[in-house]
Amino acid sequence: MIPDLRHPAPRHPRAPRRLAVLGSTGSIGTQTLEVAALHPEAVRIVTLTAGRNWKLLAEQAREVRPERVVIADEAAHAPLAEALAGTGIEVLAGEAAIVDVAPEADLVVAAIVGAAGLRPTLAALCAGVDVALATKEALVVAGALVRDACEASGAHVLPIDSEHSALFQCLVGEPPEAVERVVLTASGGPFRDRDPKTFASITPEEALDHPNWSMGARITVDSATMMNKVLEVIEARWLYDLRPEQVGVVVHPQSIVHSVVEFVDGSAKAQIGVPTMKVPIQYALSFPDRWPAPFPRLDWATLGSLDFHAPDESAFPALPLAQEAMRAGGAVPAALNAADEVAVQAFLDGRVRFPDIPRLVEAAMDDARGASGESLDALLDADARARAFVRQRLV
Ligand SMILES: NC(=O)C1=CN([C@@H]2O[C@H](COP(=O)(O)OP(=O)(O)OC[C@H]3O[C@@H](n4cnc5c(N)ncnc54)[C@H](OP(=O)(O)O)[C@@H]3O)[C@@H](O)[C@H]2O)C=CC1
Ligand SMILES: CC(=O)[C@@H](O)[C@H](O)COP(=O)(O)O
Ligand SMILES: [Mn+2]
Repeated sequence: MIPDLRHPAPRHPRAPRRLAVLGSTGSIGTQTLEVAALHPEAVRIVTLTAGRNWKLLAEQAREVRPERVVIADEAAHAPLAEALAGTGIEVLAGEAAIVDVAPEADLVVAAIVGAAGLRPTLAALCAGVDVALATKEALVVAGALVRDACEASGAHVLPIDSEHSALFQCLVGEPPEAVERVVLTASGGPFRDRDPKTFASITPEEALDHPNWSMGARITVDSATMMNKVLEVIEARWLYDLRPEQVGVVVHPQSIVHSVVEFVDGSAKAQIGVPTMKVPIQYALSFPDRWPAPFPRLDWATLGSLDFHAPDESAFPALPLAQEAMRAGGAVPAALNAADEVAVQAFLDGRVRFPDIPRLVEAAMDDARGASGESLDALLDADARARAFVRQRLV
């Protein structure tokens, strides 16, 4: 799935790589455009896509001048086309159009939030196009299909998620059999030190206030429940072909150590840096090279101490769901993700309380046990069933 890290093939770009940015209006998407703007000799953006935010998409297109833009919301086609009239930029609409255009690039940055990002990611990989992957849900929902697509076409996945980029950077030059286990760091989110007895009164505003990262709403709430780490454990399992028990989690409140690889000889490597997604985004674009960039540096003299401690599964009952989902397999991880997407939105809409999120997800996982995860259709059925399951339980 990932490129050969023992002997990475050097890149000899004769022309800028043609980049498609799926989810360009989001947190990762906008930062990708900023990174790409630093390296016009290496990267040329040919496609931008968004969900509904046609105004920002139009603004980005006027700046970047891609060949095409696609908006998932078909009702937004007319105003987007009007905003870009006379530019020569092709304007398309609909989720199917995003899937169609995804492979029209040398490298796809997959930054659509949620299971909606799965089909375009698979389309690119099936066509042999490498994917720089922020959309962790693609691996959670359909890790085996993503792996099979890579094996069949020769395409690779380059991780953008900060923890997985950290592992990737630690693994360069290492033989796969030298890896004993990996440890994902977790900030612990905004409620790391809050009394769990008060979790039922947590407001959306509190949950959206992440201590270290500025991100989209879904992943920010997932960080607060620590469901983000559940998704990331499953993501790591697929990316690095690990057994469930080889993926651990440690709470590290400062988010400076982005993750750790432990080797069979007792040595360990960590990747360290200021918490900014621009570094992992750029590394996914530059691999196996590193490009100079003005991103913030650590000041070692004033850094102070870095803390680590075991996660508290009684306060954050989502955490054990990672091992449960991986061991259950089939459609259970797809149900986990879908149920969480609906439960997080319901929490943001004031329809369920914060502790209900992991409860609803666990119940939807139980409901999905035994369902097939063999095909994309089976997984999308499980996704739809889990969404309906949670919606039926909303007040
Ligand atoms: N933000 C971060 O720092 C990190 C994010 N990630 C992962 O990256 C992915 C993106 O996260 P983030 O950027 O925070 O999310 P955002 O919510 O900020 O952005 C999501 C993007 O997806 C688009 N989108 C939403 N729904 C659809 C749809 N149905 N069809 C097509 N496009 C859609 C949005 O368009 P619109 O603006 O129009 O709604 C937007 O461009 C997630 O999988 C997340 O887990 C991983 C690590 C860090
Ligand atoms: C930046 C990034 O990769 C996020 O996934 C981040 O890790 C979320 O923080 P938590 O560690 O709180 O989940
Ligand atoms: Mn992460």
